[in-house]
Amino acid sequence: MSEDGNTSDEYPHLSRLGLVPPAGVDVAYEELLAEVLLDGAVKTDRTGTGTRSVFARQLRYDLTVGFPRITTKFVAMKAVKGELLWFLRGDMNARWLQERGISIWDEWADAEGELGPIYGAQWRSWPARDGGTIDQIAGLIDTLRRDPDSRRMLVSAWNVGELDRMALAPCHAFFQCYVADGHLSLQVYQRSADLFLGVPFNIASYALLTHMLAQQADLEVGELVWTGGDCHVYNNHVSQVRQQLSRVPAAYPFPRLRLERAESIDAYAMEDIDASAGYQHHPTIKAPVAV
Ligand SMILES: Nc1nc(=O)c2c([nH]1)NC[C@@H]1CN(c3ccc(C(=O)N[C@@H](CCC(=O)O)C(=O)O)cc3)CN21
Ligand SMILES: O=c1ccn([C@H]2C[C@H](O)[C@@H](COP(=O)(O)O)O2)c(=O)[nH]1
Repeated sequence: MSEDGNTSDEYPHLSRLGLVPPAGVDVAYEELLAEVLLDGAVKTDRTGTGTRSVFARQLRYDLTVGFPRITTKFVAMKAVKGELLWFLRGDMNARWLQERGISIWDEWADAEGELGPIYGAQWRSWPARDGGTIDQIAGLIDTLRRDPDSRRMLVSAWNVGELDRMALAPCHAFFQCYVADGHLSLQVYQRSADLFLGVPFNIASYALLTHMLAQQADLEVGELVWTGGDCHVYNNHVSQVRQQLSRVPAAYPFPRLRLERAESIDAYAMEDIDASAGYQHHPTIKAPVAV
């Protein structure tokens, strides 16, 4: 038992590495990194890089405690905010991101910046049979307001008929909302999870989305549940992961989120979002992205 009350059986893989985890924003994520390094199956992958991988794991974050921005490396919140606002715009072109100095989608865009009908397109304008389009986000907010007990509050980016036109098949394929006692929880299913580069982004992004949806529907936030399918560490990220695990997240508390209320889900701007309060973090760790 550590001073913080974590027992070694709660985090068995970190314990095998001789690491006694303090409670906080990083520990569950680090346990998953440790598990993949120690016990992950060796697998080839589409990019030719090679990975170690485990299947079907879950991370849970109580959003009432604070904002889940990983502290054992710097998480670039500007890119997280920009990407989420870009999805919410229904945008399919990387230009809007590039104009804001965000380059995380550049490798997948063509010469004109086009990415095909990825997340934004499916969230805001899923093609309907009658030739029209369906705005899943507007529909979700409407249901959150009118019928929060609904068990049908899902948003899917996994449009099977359009996968071949997307620059990359959706990784966070769909999410579900759940309201109880006035608190909004969200579970996202991520079929493929680049644990070192993608997942800290994805967790922060869906935490932010939960806050926005709650604000728009006059709810409090509840829990973020992240469910991963193929959870992998790329072979060329192993030394970075070892470095990250060697960093003690000390007694870092959860950072906090400031989110200025916007008139609608379409009206949020970069300046309305700030997750820097209480964000004590270790330095950036660079890693190549597998394309
Ligand atoms: N292999 C792979 N992993 C991913 O996480 C990923 C993809 N591909 N393809 C589509 C998007 C793009 N995403 C990315 C791409 C790059 C970074 C990245 O390089 N992050 C750096 C710094 C970024 C910055 O400062 O703007 C990091 O240190 O987190 C993160 C997420 C997430 N997705
Ligand atoms: O938001 C994202 C987007 C992508 N990823 C990762 C997961 C995989 O490493 C690649 C996608 O490759 P596939 O062969 O299509 O699975 O991108 C992520 O972690 N998060």
